[in-house]
Amino acid sequence: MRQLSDEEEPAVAVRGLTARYGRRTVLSELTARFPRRRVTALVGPNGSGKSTLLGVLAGVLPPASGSVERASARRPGFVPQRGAVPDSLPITVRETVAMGRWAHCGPWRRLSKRDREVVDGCMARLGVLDLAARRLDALSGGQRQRVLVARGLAQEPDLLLLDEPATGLDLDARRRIAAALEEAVAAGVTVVQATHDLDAAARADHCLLLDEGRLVAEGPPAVVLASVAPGS
Ligand SMILES: Nc1ncnc2c1ncn2[C@@H]1O[C@H](COP(=O)(O)OP(=O)(O)OP(=O)(O)O)[C@@H](O)[C@H]1O
Repeated sequence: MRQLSDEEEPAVAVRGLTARYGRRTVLSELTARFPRRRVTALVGPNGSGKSTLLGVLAGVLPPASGSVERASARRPGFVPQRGAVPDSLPITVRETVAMGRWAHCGPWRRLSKRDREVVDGCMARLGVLDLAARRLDALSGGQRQRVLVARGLAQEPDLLLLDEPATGLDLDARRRIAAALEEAVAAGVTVVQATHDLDAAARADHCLLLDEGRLVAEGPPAVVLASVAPGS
């Protein structure tokens, strides 16, 4: 963990961000920054707006007002909550991870040798290479989650957004994901992850605590998490 200086330009800054589903406001006037090449943990109770914030950062949910400023124009990688992906997709693990390369391929989505190397490397890092030919719907929930993280990494984004990547996973899977994210950060990626795992949040470099769509604390995890009630 590194102390952040105020001068460091963030990878993303949101100012006065408000987001709505229909007429329901779920993020209110949020102003926060996401330090470049660091891990930011989003914590807060169920329904506090963590996934919504990731959706706005991913560009899939337009803000109702306020701004999202990014240092780069590259498409962020987004690893959705496991439950947000249909269980019955008739595609293999390798095909799923290869989808992460689509933005790098031409219109026919032909994978180059390097694309295939990246796909295999990401599967190996997440420990799912031996499952490459298996169908996604024939995997356990934890295996599927690793595949989704591998797909996000295969995209080689400079901003990787993850929605509760380790929820419900065993120790080995959690360690692999943590190690893969550390490697990604060391290679220059900015990581933002929503999590209920306070140990994972404590290992982050920066932490945002949300409650009912509002930012209630932002800063070093040790300081922010001190104000979190157990079980939230
Ligand atoms: N598609 C949607 N349409 C309407 N309301 C939604 C939608 N998605 C989320 N919400 C509502 O927005 C609020 C914030 O939800 P969000 O999923 O962002 O919270 P969260 O902090 O990620 O929760 P959790 O910890 O349970 O994943 C909740 O009140 C939720 O009911």
